[in-house]
Amino acid sequence: MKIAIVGAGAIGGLIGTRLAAAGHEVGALARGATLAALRAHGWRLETAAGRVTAPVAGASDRAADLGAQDLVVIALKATALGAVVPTLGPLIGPHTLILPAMNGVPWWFCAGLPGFDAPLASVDAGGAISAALPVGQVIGCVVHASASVDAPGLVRHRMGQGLIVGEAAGGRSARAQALADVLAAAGFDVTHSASVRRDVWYKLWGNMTMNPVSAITGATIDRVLGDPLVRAFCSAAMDEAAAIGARIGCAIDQSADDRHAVTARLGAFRTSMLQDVDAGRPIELDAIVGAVREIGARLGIATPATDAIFGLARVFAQARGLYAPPAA
Ligand SMILES: NC(=O)C1=CN([C@@H]2O[C@H](COP(=O)(O)OP(=O)(O)OC[C@H]3O[C@@H](n4cnc5c(N)ncnc54)[C@H](OP(=O)(O)O)[C@@H]3O)[C@@H](O)[C@H]2O)C=CC1
Ligand SMILES: CC(C)(CO)C(=O)C(=O)O
Repeated sequence: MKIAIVGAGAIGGLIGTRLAAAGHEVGALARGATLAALRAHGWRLETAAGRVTAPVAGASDRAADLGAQDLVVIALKATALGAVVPTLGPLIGPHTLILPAMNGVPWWFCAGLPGFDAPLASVDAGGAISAALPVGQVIGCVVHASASVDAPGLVRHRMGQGLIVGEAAGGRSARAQALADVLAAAGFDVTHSASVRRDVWYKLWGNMTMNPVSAITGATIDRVLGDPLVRAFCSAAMDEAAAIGARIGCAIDQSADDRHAVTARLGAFRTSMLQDVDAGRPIELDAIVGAVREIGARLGIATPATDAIFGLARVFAQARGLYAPPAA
């Protein structure tokens, strides 16, 4: 398969290296030091079993140099997507599959839902992302794996190999199964889901509280969950999101406490949003929290606890120059 990774950071590097090592022709749209490292060394991944390396099939900061692909994996931070999307045209042919390996509510999430004809302003203000990356070519994805960047172009796998993939519009398809098979052969634990939108919502259910609350407080999730007041506040926001999910085909059959018990197993874990704050990177606030509020507002569901989290995290991030509002 001819594959381009857009955003060759932690998750892009993890997926890119494994696919290239499995024999696929995997290129990268990258920039700066990451681009230079990929050109010099190819794909590199540190794993518990040792370093995995594989040749990169072209690395460039211009999509035209890479050309039309069978598969485009988008592994950018949500805050970067709006700026990159206008450059992606040359990668996308009529049969190109698009796999967004990102957290938060993706641009395709509300497509086809009654009352959601206009794109979400928190995710795709103006609709440029939906226009450039057509939902009919999207295979939705949830990443249940963790990775980090040791140095530009050198990625470290931390834990988990899980990927959930499925048709954005729901149901199963031969093309989603074929992609699931490709990812499984590259070493991932892959689930082909008939309702990937629901899987996205379930992952978001944890991220929408743990990530911003850890970012604001600077605390690891064991401390966040260990304080009964903060835990109850997080539960209230999650109850709001569960009520929204029930209205959009994303019902959650757990209580917030059930979910906290799963998250607590991670122990003294620094969430990805806290790590972004530590590194001085913009936080993915609109995709992870703002979109939940916006969907609730469109459905007429009040979200006071989610609003409070969003407002506090936004002020926190603005005060540090880490808030990037969605591109218009
Ligand atoms: N890391 C993890 O364990 C997990 C991450 N996720 C999600 O996956 C997504 C990706 O996260 P992660 O891999 O950690 O992020 P990283 O910051 O490690 O990677 C993002 C990459 O995108 C690149 N990039 C940004 N703008 C451009 C551009 N204009 N042109 C080319 N490349 C660009 C960055 O390059 P540069 O360094 O130059 O800015 C960086 O290499 C996020 O939504 C995250 O929440 C989900 C599960 C786990
Ligand atoms: C903390 C956790 C595991 C759940 O919110 C996470 O997914 C993240 O850090 O992004």
